[in-house]
Amino acid sequence: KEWDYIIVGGGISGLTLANRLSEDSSKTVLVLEAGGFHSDDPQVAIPGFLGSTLGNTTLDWGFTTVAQKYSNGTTYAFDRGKGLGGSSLINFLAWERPSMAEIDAIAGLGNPGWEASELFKYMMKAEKFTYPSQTYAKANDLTYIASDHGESGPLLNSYPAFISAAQGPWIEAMNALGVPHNQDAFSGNNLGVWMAPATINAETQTRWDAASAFYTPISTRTNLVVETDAEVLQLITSSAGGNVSATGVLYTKNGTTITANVNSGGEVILSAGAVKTPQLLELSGIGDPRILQPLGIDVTVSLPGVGNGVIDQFFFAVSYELNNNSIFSSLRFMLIPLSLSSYATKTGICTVGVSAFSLVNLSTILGCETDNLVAEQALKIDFGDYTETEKERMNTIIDGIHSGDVGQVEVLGFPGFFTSKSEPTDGQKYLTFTGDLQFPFSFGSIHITSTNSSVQPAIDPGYFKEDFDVTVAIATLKFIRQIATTGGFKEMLGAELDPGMDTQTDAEILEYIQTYGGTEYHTVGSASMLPQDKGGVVSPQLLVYGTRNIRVVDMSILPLQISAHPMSTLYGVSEKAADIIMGVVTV
Ligand SMILES: Cc1cc2nc3c(=O)[nH]c(=O)nc-3n(C[C@H](O)[C@H](O)[C@H](O)COP(=O)(O)OP(=O)(O)OC[C@H]3O[C@@H](n4cnc5c(N)ncnc54)[C@H](O)[C@@H]3O)c2cc1C
Repeated sequence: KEWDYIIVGGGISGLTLANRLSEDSSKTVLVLEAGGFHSDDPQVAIPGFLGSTLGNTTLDWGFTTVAQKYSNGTTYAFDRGKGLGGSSLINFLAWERPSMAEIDAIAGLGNPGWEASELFKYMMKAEKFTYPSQTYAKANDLTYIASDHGESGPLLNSYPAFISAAQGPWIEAMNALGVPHNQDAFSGNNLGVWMAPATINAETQTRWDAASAFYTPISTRTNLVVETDAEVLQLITSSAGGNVSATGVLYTKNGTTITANVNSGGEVILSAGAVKTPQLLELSGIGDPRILQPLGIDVTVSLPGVGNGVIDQFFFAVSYELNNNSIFSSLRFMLIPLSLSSYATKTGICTVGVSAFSLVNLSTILGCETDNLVAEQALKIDFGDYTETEKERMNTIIDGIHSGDVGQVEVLGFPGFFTSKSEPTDGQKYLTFTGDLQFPFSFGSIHITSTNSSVQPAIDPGYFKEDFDVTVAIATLKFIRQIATTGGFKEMLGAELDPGMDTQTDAEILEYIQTYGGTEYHTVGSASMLPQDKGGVVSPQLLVYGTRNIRVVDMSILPLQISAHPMSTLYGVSEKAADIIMGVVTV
């Protein structure tokens, strides 16, 4: 059998595409997903279990970074979801949107047609927001502007049914520190503080991942076949007239190697995520000859951008004891003994989500005038080391910082114990704040080191390569300490457990951040949508340069970070990609 579309990877992008492309019953769609189908797994479905599946190898690829040269030589865990639903099976359910200016900046790098005004429509197409009752909204500071939320898409989101009293002082405390309340961070500018929804089905109080939203409801379509436990090894290509075409892919299932072919007008779409997509391109001979040739791989398309320009947001956490142990809070991920009974009634901490959000601009974090300090910091970057394209990307970030409108750092409040330097004490309740660098200047690469597809590529995000990121990270931890002593938190919080108040100097703070922090799981840029002469891998049509019918649709294509947990952006990108592929829109 030959297919119209073969989609590699059944995660957020792969399943969104599979759903939309198979709406046309004359087109045949095959999805190949390396992991299994986990529709009945309570550890996935119950929101309060968030985080508990990290490192569980049936759901998590369990990647690690290479030792990070500029971060104390630390090797970091680099969890990524495996299974139908991809990383939406193991993620933290946070539902957010970036500011429009950030999407426009991506369009401005040479990607016409990708402006925010269009992409926001696609984000809304993907989602259906469940409005809270007025009483619940009032009690928990939930504000929203209805017209900025989707009302009929497959991806359900709602405010968690359980919002801990530990998050109560959030908005007031952040206001006191100069972070304004954002009425609705989905409206095009996400700067400020607000209570956020999560990808939870309000009726069933279950995680609404990409499989529940985009696959289960249409799984009986006869023109759509989804193979699980089917790992793609490489693309099969042929060359004619200077252009390379994919004729199909090679995959393994149950120990057998199988070929799946596309028909003459068909396409192969890579949606394997920011780590595995560049790996598959390189294993198929598409990439930088300096990476491929030493491994004995014939170069099918010379494309030096593959695997380069990787940007990863870095996150760390600071935990506090709660003075009042009757406040609901989780002990790291041990929610089950605490509250499984509450799940039956769809109440209590099993239905928790991360709600207390804020995006803070650089001047607030640094506590000084933006322009002077940014200029000073930016000048410290030795641009001599960078290519023109890299400089352009960095200058785009600097422009955003100067505008004062960009959330350089995200700070979250999590009702539980979420640090790893110390062990939590039984019976003691905690509140954790996280600091997340949204626009790091450091970037790196993801490249294969072996022709064996089961050997993970070398993941090198280049954490803290630029001193600017060091400055911002240290300032963020100090800012978090201010939150903990502001407004209602002053009474509510007791001792700082991690890192603890004996961590005081900048060097000690940095040591803590680098030892116990890590990926925020939002890696971009490993197959960037950029002009080819700027290191791009895909065109605005998401076609891999030099090929006729190979596209990439996943997190790899974003050439810049966004100040948001990326799910909603990625659902929107995938919705738009489907329309581009079907010829409904042209870019
Ligand atoms: C722990 C964690 C927490 C996160 N928290 C949040 C959050 O709260 N909010 C938010 O918005 N975002 C969050 N994210 C990020 C978000 O989930 C991801 O950015 C998003 O899922 C990426 O989508 P994708 O389609 O690029 O890849 P994925 O959704 O990861 O899908 C890729 C799929 O491809 C499959 N695959 C890979 N290689 C092959 C192969 N060779 N053959 C066949 N299949 C293959 C994988 O198994 C996987 O299913 C989090 C991510 C993680 C890992």
